[in-house]
Formats: sequence, C-alpha cells, structure tokens
Amino acid sequence: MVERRKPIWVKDAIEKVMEWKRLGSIEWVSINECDNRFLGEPLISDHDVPHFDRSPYDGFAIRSEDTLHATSENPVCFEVIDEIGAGQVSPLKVGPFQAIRIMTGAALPQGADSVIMLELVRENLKDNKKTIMIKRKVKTGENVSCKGEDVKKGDHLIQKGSIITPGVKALLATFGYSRVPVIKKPVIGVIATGSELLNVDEPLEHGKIRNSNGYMIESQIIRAGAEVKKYENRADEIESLYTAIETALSECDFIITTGGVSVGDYDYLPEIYKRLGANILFNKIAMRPGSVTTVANIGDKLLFGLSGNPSACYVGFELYVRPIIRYWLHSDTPYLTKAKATLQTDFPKPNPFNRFVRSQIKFVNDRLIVDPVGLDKSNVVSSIAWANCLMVLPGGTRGYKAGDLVDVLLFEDQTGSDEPWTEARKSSKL
Ligand SMILES: Nc1nc2c(c(=O)[nH]1)N[C@H]1C(S)=C(S)[C@@H](COP(=O)(O)OP(=O)(O)OC[C@H]3O[C@@H](n4cnc5c(N)ncnc54)[C@H](O)[C@@H]3O)O[C@H]1N2
Ligand code: MOO
Ligand SMILES: [Mg+2]
Repeated sequence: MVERRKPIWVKDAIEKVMEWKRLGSIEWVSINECDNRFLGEPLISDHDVPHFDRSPYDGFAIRSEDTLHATSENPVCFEVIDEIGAGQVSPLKVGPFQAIRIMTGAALPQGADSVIMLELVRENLKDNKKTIMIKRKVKTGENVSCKGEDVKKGDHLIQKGSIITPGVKALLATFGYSRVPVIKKPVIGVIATGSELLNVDEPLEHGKIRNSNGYMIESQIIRAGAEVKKYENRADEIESLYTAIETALSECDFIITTGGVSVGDYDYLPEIYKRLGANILFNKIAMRPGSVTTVANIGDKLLFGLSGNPSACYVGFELYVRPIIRYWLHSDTPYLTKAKATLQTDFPKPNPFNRFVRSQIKFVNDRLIVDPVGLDKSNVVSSIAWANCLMVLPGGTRGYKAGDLVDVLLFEDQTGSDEPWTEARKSSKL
C-alpha cells in the first residue's frame, strides 16, 4: 500500500524550516570581491562627506559681501590671486575684492564663502594682472558644497545584512574599506538524482533527459547569495545515493537533492532519510507545484528534498531554501518581495490547493500587471525561463478572472519581505 502523506500549509512548512535557521559568521574579503555579498557589520561613517567645504562648479571663490552692490550697470572688479584645481589647496587667503579661480571639487580657500560660475563673470588680463567683473549679488554660501552635506560623521548608513550593491560599494570605498566584512556564504550541496539523467555534454538517448535541475538550482543558490558544492548526478540506486548524501552532509551546511521524493518504486529519498535517522519536518505541502517537497533535519543540517519536476523544484527552492540562505546572510527580509498586481488574462483552472504560477510582471501605464507564462504544469522547464515572478492563486474551487488583484512574489527584487506569503486558510483545502 502506498504511503498516504498528510499535506501541511505553506506557511506552516516555511515556519518548520525556519525553526532550523542559523546565522552565518563574518569573513573579510577584498573590496574587489564584495559585489552581491551581504554586509557583516553596519556601515557607520567615521568622517564627514565631503570632509572639507568644496566648490561644486568651475568658477571663482570670492567673499559674497564684496558683491553687495554689484549690478549690470555697476559691475564690481576682483583681482584673481591664485588658481586651483581639484586636489589642490591654495595657501592664500581671499581678501576684500580678491578671487581665486577654482575648479569643481577643489577645497574652498580661506576667506572665501561663495563661488560664482565661470559663465557669469567677464575675465580681463591687463599688465599680466588677471581680474574679473561681477555683475550680480552673490549670496553667502552660494555654490558651496558644505562639509558633511552628504554624510555626517557617525551616521548609520547601511545596516548589517544588506546586500552590497554598486552604491553600497561606493560608500565602502569612500570610507576606506579596502577589505570588507561580509557574511560567510553557506555551502549548499546539490545532488541531482535520477537514472534517466544525462550530463549536459551527453547526446540525447531515447527515454533519457539532460539534468537541468542541477544547473537551475546552482543558479538559484548563487542568486540567493550562497555557495554551491555540486556533486555528480546519482542514478536511482539506494546505496550510491546514500553514500553521496552522507559525504555531502560532512562537507556542506545544507543539502539539496532533486528528484526521488515521491512515492514511486525508485523514489529512494524517503528510505534514505530513514536510514540516516533524519527527522522529517514534512513531506507534503498544500501547494502546486512542489507538493512533494520534503524537508528533513539531521542535527542542525537541513536536507531539502526538492521534486524532480523542474517547475516544482524551482518553486520549492524559492519558497523554502531561499529564506534559510538569506537569514544566514543576516537579512531581516529573507522572503521573496511581495507585491500586488492585476491579472491580465483569465485563469479558469480551478484548484483545491494554493497555486504558484510562473508569471511575468510588468508595468503598463503605471499599473503592475501580471500574466502566466508557458504551460502551467510542474514537469515543464520552459516557463521558468520566461517567468520573473510567481503569481499566487489561493486554493478554492473558482478560477480567476482578468482584472482580479493577485499576490505576486518577485524573484529578482532584493528588497525582500520580513513575512512569507501566508494563505487565508478558509478558502483553501487541505
Ligand atoms: N502516484 C503518484 N505519483 C506522483 C505523485 C503522487 O503524489 N503520487 N506526485 C507527483 C508529483 S506532484 C511530482 S512533483 C513528482 C515528483 O517526483 P519526484 O520528486 O519523485 O521526482 P522523480 O520521480 O525523480 O522525477 C520526476 C520528473 O522530473 C524529471 N527530473 C528528475 N530530475 C531531473 C533533473 N535533474 N532535471 C530535469 N528533470 C528531472 C524526471 O525525469 C521526471 O520526469 O511525482 C509525481 N508522481
Ligand atoms: O509536487 Mo508536484 O509539483 O505538486 O507537481
Ligand atoms: Mg518520483
């Protein structure tokens, strides 16, 4: 008799997984290698930015009070006493009716309190003496980038666990981080199982397929911010599969297997969990695809038994593995970013379970609209490539109509959510 599995709610499954969440430790890497890593310490400024008053324009540094009576009928003459470019500092102090020619980024010289742009003055050279004529009043502080206007010393700029984007990297450089504290990535072992699997470079044979899950999961692991340890594909053969998982357990923080978790004759994962003495957190979830997603723990290590069906495998990763990785990386928003969008086409298929539909979300006339992509079956691979989100259609008997507002989970958005998607349980059956 085939084992009857008891499905649990999506939210409960995520909670059970997150009971085993762990925080990663810190390591220091070169700033050249910090892209897309997660910051291991908050970034607090240790100096003002800029740390000196500077000119935001190419112009002349002057004392504004000297322009008090300047008009086009009555221009005021200034003697140009020095010239400085960015990085140069004038040793001179600007006195009454004196000016220093100054380029964008250069430190404002002593005595000056404002800058007038090159375009607004008339320059003269007489007897080797440079002068300028100013025809308008200049305000105190005009065209000066003041010390600390960008960042003040002691400002909390970026919190620990934030992803290092180009902007964050610019700040790290600004504050002299040649080495950057980041969270050490968890190492995730990946074993694709199935006697039908060919390697990517093997020619097709009747009845066999190339292993796509292994590559897809590798890519999802990298996108989530973790490190992949890829093992050879394993045939549906209990002894070699058991040995491969045992080895992976000793070498990795978490293990992902794909395939072999259902109730088929050659689905050996349930038997292997038993042999390993693993504690099964769940082996059936009230969702499509990915209902067979199984998660077990041995000590503090989680074994994610993702479905062999590509779309189910993909969804299983995003819902259950990704938050474990992001939590490890100290993110306080480890779940996929949630949004609401308007369904653009009817989705008439009724479903008793919560359905996570591979979809495309986009802006049309300032409105977020979402459309399913490709074939909505768990064994398809093509729709994954066209999807940038999962549209969530809660279980119930009815289908959905164009114009309905639906929940959407975004794959690429880095904001994340502090709460996972949660089903309204009344409308969904177990
Ligand atoms: N009698 C039942 N049959 C099935 C049930 C069920 O409840 N009762 N569940 C179905 C559901 S739902 C799913 S999902 C699949 C899950 O299957 P497994 O996780 O056991 O995976 P396999 O049987 O090994 O393979 C399923 C399918 O996926 C293809 N596959 C496997 N690995 C890869 C890979 N690395 N790359 C690409 N494709 C892969 C494999 O060839 C199969 O076609 O079970 C249903 N059956
Ligand atoms: O787990 Mo299966 O994906 O429900 O199709
Ligand atoms: Mg199977």
